[in-house]
Amino acid sequence: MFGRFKKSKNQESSLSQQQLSNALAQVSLPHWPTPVPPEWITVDGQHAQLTVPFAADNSILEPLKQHPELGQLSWSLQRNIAKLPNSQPELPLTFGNIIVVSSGKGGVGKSSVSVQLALALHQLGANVGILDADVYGPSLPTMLGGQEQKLEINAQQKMIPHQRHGIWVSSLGYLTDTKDAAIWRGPMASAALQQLFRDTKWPRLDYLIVDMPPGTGDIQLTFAQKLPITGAVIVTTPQTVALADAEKGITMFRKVGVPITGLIENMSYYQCSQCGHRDAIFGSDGGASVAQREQVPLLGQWPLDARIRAGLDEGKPLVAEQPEHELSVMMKNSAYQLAVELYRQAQTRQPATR
Ligand SMILES: Nc1ncnc2c1ncn2[C@@H]1O[C@H](COP(=O)(O)OP(=O)(O)OP(=O)(O)O)[C@@H](O)[C@H]1O
Repeated sequence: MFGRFKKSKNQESSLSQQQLSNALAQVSLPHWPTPVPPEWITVDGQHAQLTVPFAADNSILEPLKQHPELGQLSWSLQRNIAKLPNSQPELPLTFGNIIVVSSGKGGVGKSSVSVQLALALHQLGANVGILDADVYGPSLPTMLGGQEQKLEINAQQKMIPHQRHGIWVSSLGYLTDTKDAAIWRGPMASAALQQLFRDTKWPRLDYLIVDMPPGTGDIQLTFAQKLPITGAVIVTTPQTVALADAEKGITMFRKVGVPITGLIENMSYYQCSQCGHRDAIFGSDGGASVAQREQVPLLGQWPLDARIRAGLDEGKPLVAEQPEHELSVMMKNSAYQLAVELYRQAQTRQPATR
């Protein structure tokens, strides 16, 4: 049965409910493992609507439009992004689904991936915030721009996040000089992080991306234990030295009951922006093999590409400036897979609420 099947007064649907039902059973959406759940479909005369509980763009409608019978209907997309259970059942998900982005090793591109995933989720129709928890070197103000603008504090002593390229951003880098933040250690850094998390006045969000400090030490552990986290994304390069640390990160999150939503292999290969030639300078498929060994979904293999770096250095990330660029489309595909996996994994744990 469909969620809603209405015969509009003026327009008869060309398909019967049975025909629609049979046709839907033959179609699968990208990265969604089973046929389209009927409750996601509403049919009104010749118009059909797909409502998904995760971030997605219109490209998700293609399999429905390509189907010989379903393609006779005119399709539109609606998102009703689900608020999913988290690692701390006693703490409410006040700020939306929280996705921590972590790397066992520094310099593998964790902040770059966090920024581009956040922007890509926004382009997939979600309301997104990003928290720079990298107290050792907050880089979000550089990557998203607006360093010169300090965060405002309201009468309730809450920080008002900046809005950059359509997403909400809070970072210590907007409060202090980056060099001051770098001397914070241990409990002081942990406390500062938790305060930044709690005392930012986030608007209603679908996803809050948290760019974690690199490593798997006490600060990361405390943070992972204290936050209501929906899922973790592990970032690694294919290099052997990074892989061992990526596995340590997976183990740390599993120990504290945080589900691993997926892994992104960054700097998978060098891609020349002039001739397109590819070179696997850090080795091939190391991240992919960790993902397979640990049974974690591989959400993408992103190239080392000067166009990615240049945009981040100027505070104008490629995915925001050129959303149709092939690299941006690749990053949006990873963000879509992330949103789907987050929802799918939560369904297998306990039912979602909206
Ligand atoms: N895929 C990529 N292509 C080109 N440059 C990249 C890519 N990923 C990251 N970089 C660049 O590499 C540098 C380090 O990236 P980033 O700051 O994201 O790493 P990090 O893992 O967050 O580092 P840290 O451990 O210091 O927090 C940045 O200058 C960034 O622009």
